[in-house]
Amino acid sequence: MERILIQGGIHLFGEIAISGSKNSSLPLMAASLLSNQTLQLTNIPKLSDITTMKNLLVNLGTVIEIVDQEDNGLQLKLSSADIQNYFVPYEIESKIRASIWLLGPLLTRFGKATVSFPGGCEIGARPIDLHIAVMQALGAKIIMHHDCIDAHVDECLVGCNFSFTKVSVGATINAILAAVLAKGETNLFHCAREPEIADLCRCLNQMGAEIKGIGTTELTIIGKDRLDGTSYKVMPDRIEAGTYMIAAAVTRGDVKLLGIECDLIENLVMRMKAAGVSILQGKNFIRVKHQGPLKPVNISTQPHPGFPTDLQAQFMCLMTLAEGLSTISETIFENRFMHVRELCKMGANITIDGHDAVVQGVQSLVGAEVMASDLRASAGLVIAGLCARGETTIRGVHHLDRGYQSLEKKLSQCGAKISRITGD
Ligand SMILES: CC(=O)N[C@H]1[C@@H](OP(=O)(O)OP(=O)(O)OC[C@H]2O[C@@H](n3ccc(=O)[nH]c3=O)[C@H](O)[C@@H]2O)O[C@H](CO)[C@@H](O)[C@@H]1O
Ligand SMILES: C=C(OP(=O)(O)O)C(=O)O
Repeated sequence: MERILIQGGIHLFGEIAISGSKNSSLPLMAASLLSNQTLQLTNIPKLSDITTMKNLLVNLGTVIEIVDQEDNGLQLKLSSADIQNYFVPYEIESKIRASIWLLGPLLTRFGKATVSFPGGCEIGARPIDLHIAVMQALGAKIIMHHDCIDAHVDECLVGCNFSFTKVSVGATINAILAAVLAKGETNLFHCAREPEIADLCRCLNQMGAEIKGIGTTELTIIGKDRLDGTSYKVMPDRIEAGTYMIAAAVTRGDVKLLGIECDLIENLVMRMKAAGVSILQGKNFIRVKHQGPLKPVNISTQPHPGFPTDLQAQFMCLMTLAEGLSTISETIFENRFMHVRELCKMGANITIDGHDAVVQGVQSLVGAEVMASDLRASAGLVIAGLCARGETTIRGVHHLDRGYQSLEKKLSQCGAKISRITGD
């Protein structure tokens, strides 16, 4: 079993180039199913989730040409002119959450889809009722089996008015992917407005879609008969950037993150500044510099533009070393405190009370053997290992490969002593 070994206590100094966004790349890849022309995507991060999505699309009949552009990620040319299959198998689909985004495109372009239940991080029940409800509102007939969903359309999907009962990134994306080729106008209310959704909408509009209200909670989509191909560069990964920003602060370092600006992660920037971290914004970079003791700051995860749940574990690590008491509330996922037990093994003082984790800052963390339970919990443990005294071993590191391109290399370039060990 692979594990990551960190010799902690080293201040990080240097530069880190931010890769393309995982959560933007995945729906953009699914969008290739909407056209019989080629969609060229650049700045795709080299991650296991991307490989899984590639395998899902290839299984459907999408032809994918991949060019490795080294540190600039992957360039993908996806052609879905000749789809022969409308079935998304469980063995592949269960690996990622994003697989559910094949439902909307398959239904709207081909009128049928059989998809298994999606995987992803085990951070809560993660139902798909909203995905199903919006497809039904667009006219899809859906039969739920115990292991998969059968969906078909009599003629074509038809535009509708639909209001989400809960803010969902995934369901908003699926609705958009389906509505762009539906007949007539769709009005979506109470949408999620994460920047990755706006990125998808911009690419779709470049392909000939007509989406209005981008970046807001109300989207109007005028359905088109067909979409064309295009070439699109994926936005930077704000969660990767946020993770390294916190790593720089907690190790009392000075790190310049390249290829990202503060407007993408305003909420984190605000909280880190409140914690006493110096954050400077330049053209296409953010510089994070430790200055003095860390102050406690409360956060509550919320849909964008609130504090992102995908940075909760990492921010909690920062707070373990703050001078005082902070409360971290997780309101999006009911099981996203799995890093707490592991952080406590490293000397953190954290008590869970329902949706809240109460963190009493300590002087320092100490290295330990810990287990990564999901993607961002793993990132939190890496951060903890970097600032802890002594050696930390992290098991379950395959989670990290879902979301962090070249993690060890990027951190080593800033002086971290981090390596991956294979075998027992
Ligand atoms: C691949 C990807 O982009 N994943 C992101 C996406 O996940 P994902 O799209 O799964 O997250 P959602 O925004 O849909 O989930 C938000 C909440 O809504 C609930 N829900 C969702 C759908 C549904 O049909 N019914 C329902 O009740 C979920 O259980 C959760 O409690 O947004 C999350 C919230 O920002 C992020 O943490 C994930 O990194
Ligand atoms: C929860 C995440 O991903 P997924 O939705 O793919 O499980 C994440 O990126 O933190």
